[in-house]
Amino acid sequence: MARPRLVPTARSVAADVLVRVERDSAFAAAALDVELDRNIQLEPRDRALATELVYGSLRLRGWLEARLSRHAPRGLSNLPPEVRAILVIAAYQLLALERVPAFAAVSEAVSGVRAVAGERVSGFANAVLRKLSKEPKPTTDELARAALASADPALTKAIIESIGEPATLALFAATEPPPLGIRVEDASTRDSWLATLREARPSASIEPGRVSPHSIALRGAGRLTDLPGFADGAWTPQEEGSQVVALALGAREGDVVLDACAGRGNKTGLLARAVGVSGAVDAADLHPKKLERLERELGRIGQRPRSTFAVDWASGTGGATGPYDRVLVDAPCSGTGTVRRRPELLLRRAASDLDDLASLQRSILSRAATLVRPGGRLVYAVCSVLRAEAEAVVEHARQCGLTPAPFDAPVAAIVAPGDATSFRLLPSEHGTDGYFVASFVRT
Ligand SMILES: C[S@@+](CC[C@H](N)C(=O)[O-])C[C@H]1O[C@@H](n2cnc3c(N)ncnc32)[C@H](O)[C@@H]1O
Repeated sequence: MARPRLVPTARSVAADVLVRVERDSAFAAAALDVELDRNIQLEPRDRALATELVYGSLRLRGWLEARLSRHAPRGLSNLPPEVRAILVIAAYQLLALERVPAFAAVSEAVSGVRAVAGERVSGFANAVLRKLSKEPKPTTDELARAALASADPALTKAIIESIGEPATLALFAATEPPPLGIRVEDASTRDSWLATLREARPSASIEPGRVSPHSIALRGAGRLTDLPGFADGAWTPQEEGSQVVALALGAREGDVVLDACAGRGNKTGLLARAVGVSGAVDAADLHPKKLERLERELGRIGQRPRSTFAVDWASGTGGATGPYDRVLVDAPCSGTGTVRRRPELLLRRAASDLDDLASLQRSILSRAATLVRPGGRLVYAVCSVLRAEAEAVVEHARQCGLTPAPFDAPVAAIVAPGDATSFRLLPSEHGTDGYFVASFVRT
């Protein structure tokens, strides 16, 4: 007999995203966008629930599976990914959400399992979830520790050693998905964009960022690219911490600047604006396709790079010759500072990745340093909170003719006051993703 097809709901959308994250190694945020776009009939309330279920259950996935396994004598690993995803989503509702009645979570999960795996497996799901629903809910503190317990223990230990336990708990245990960020191209127009966006989405939370003068943080505003101003190039989606990194380079009118790991140009746009028509920005990256995207993206906001270079910094400097007044090295890293936005990282990253990353970061830094003019500035940044990718790389910089130097950018007054030559951004302190940023001059 054909199995019944169920009408998509917040829970089924969330389960589909978890399957794509596990089976296709998809990024959760991108997979969620695709699923929400495919299911435009979902009400805003259901879209918000789907988002919460995806972020929350990925953050706690290892722990949720361990709790489910206590009632599944043969474990969960033999079950199809679709069934495991449905069980994890249901377990998250039972253990971590107050407002969802247990019977609703269990009965929808059981119907979902029946539709994908048949009557026998749905009976098993029913038995497991009913037992789980009788267990006491963990406290907020226990839930925060459950997020830590879901990641590779060696990685968790390294993060705690880097930023301390309270900041680690705050990083892992964000109870709601972070806001979406936009960068208003002309910071002097931010107030008027705040008013325009609030008028367009009266029920959303739309607030100025805390550190970057370009930043606006939005919650519940729907898809950013549908909002007024995007199509005209008045603003660009960009998380606030990422803006701060670009601002920390201190690029000014007339400077010749290299964005050494420019990717799709998130930071290049800010740099191009800062140097103006009398300066120039070059952009380099390993992937030519990203550089093509960068050119299109900068075109949308009325900017363009002087040159782009496809460079593998691990083996040379490619076509980039310099000298540059300022170089931004926004290095590839573990991404541990972004777990609140990319909770799937906790399932994928292991402490064993760190040695390879640290060695890549050192080679990128030493090659990029050769392109800075004497007396010029290099800013090194990672969206990581780990010392191995931060302070340890700074030590190496001294061997590359780079001397730590206080930032000369206005934003430093907020994030690196006094003579600080490096700073960390943390969700708990700045409301941004986690970053490490260090400033040097070429000696
Ligand atoms: C942290 S991302 C920075 C992206 C960009 N700056 C942004 O703000 O979105 C690091 C970038 O380094 C690039 N990359 C990785 N390995 C590289 C290598 N060996 N040489 C050059 N670029 C590399 C990646 O393609 C990626 O775009």
